[in-house]
Amino acid sequence: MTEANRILLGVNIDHVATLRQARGTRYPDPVKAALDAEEAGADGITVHLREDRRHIQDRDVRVLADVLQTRMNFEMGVTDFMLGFAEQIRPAHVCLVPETRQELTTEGGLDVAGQEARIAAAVERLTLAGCEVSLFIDAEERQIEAAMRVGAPAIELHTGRYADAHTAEEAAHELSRIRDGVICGLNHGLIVNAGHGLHYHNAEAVAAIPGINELNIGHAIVAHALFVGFKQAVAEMKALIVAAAYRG
Ligand SMILES: CC(=O)[C@@H](O)[C@H](O)COP(=O)(O)O
Ligand SMILES: NCC(=O)COP(=O)(O)O
Repeated sequence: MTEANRILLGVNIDHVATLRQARGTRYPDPVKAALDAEEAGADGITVHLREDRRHIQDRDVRVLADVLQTRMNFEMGVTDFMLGFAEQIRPAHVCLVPETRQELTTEGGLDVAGQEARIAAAVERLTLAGCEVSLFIDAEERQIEAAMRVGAPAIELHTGRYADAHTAEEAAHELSRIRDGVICGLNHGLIVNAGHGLHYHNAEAVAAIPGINELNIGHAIVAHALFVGFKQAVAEMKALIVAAAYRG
């Protein structure tokens, strides 16, 4: 396999923690899920420490920082608290995401173009802490250009609209927006990742887009793991996206 068709899988373990928080128990443990995911071929582990702490907790992040063999992709809103927390933990990757308490899930990308100075300051702080920063944005040229201007080396294109498409035409349209976004990001020298709402039936088309570095996938893997176990769920997703990237 050449560099050109290589693709990485970041496994998001948030919803292992969702199940634990539903009952306030000690199980299931997202840390165990992370270690199993790594054994099954995950290239990295993604966690989103939400302001409302609905799933991942501060302690999970601290323990993961000590035990991960791969690398952590720490998703966070752009707040002073989170910036300070990331500076303590120093994850390999930090992905800045938009966040509201009321949302069911992350609804759309970060408006980098609308708040360049604020995002640039956050990118600078995190870069000084040794983190590689990515920005979770919609596949829009003006957001991609703004991401480059604020000094982020990477972007993650929000695939939620593609995942939520109601018709094949809509899905094809959203996929072509993502494809254009990848080209635009690469032309601006950015590392381009993608994720949100990807599952075992829609991830291949995204993985097949040339130049995508990594897909971050969580909810579908956690759901499938209920029936086949966490390691198998991760291994199946990894095999699926690697084969799709190879076929191109
Ligand atoms: C930013 C992103 O896409 C994921 O981290 C996602 O937000 C995690 O799941 P929830 O949105 O359900 O918390
Ligand atoms: N950034 C996207 C992510 O980490 C996983 O999102 P999902 O697969 O849980 O929708």
